Amino acid sequence: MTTITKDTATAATVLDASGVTMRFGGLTAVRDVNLTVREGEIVGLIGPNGAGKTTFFNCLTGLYVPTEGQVSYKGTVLPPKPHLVTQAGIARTFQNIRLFSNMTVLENVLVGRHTRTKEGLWSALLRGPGFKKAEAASRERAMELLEFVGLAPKAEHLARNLPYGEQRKLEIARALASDPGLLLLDEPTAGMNQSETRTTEELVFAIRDLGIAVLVIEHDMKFIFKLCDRVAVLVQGEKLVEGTSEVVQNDERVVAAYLGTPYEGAPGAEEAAEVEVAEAHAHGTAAPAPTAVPAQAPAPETDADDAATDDADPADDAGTPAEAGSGDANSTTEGDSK
Ligand SMILES: Nc1ncnc2c1ncn2[C@@H]1O[C@H](COP(=O)(O)OP(=O)(O)OP(=O)(O)O)[C@@H](O)[C@H]1O
Repeated sequence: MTTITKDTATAATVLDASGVTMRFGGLTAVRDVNLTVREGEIVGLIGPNGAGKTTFFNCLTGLYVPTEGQVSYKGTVLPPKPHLVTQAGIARTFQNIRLFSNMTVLENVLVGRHTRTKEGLWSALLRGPGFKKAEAASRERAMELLEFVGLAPKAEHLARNLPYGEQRKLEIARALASDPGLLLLDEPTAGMNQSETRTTEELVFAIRDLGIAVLVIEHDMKFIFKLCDRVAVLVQGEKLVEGTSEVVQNDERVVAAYLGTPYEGAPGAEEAAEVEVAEAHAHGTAAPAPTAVPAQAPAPETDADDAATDDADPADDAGTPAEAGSGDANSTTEGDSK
């Protein structure tokens, strides 16, 4: 798979989020955030736990109605309804995997396809020639996507029997089934081992090479800095810095607010570790181990109980199953908006 970085500076804007603010009662989870994603770009969104990254994603995909600001896709303001956002061309995956666990791998992808099929209820019930043709085309496309993510041999397996890393791939295949122009990935490598993370990296580059722009939230800095053309940093709901991987990882404010110690393999990380060890020896103390885990942001001191979650029913999100906890025995996942 290719890993070329294209010149995207002059490419057309796919996503334009402007002045997005999201308040939950007294808590401002996202404050006046502007972000664009251009054609052919992979953009990263990073920040400490609770910085507002997922809330921002939820505003982009219509799961939340932003308190202020607006989101446009290819020049058109998006209605704050998940299924309309999917129809417009934005697909997403969730931090907590959401699959229909008792359906097959293929069926899960077919579910993601429904926004692109025109056949209605009567057609489905009567199973006429139009329906059969559309069904065959959908299956063909779903198999292509399974081939693309490497899951074709497991098309008839139940989703719940897939190993964790493959469930994440299946989520991506299902998102791609809606033929998006922009894919939002919320922590795609969470819980993955190194080899699964590398495979996901390759997959994201391949998705970009198909002409699909990608916006990705991730805590794995090595993954983000290798993958992204541009990275935006959220801290306590506000965008602190935005720039290339190099600019962001060298920005003092980002290092102070988020990165803490350099991540493993970062430029200068080895030298920094040596300095730390030397200093520790000089002071007669043991050096703390460098960490790839970002520092925790201080929790905002506000009451989120009366959160404004109008229109925030995740089950309303097109192509995503109802959630565990709401009585759906089919779902593998937890019941939140992550
Ligand atoms: N539905 C909600 N109601 C009330 N508060 C919420 C809601 N969703 C998120 N929050 C709060 O908004 C803030 C931002 O949370 P969010 O989940 O967006 O952060 P995050 O950057 O995605 O964190 P993480 O990296 O841990 O996933 C947190 O303080 C969180 O508790």
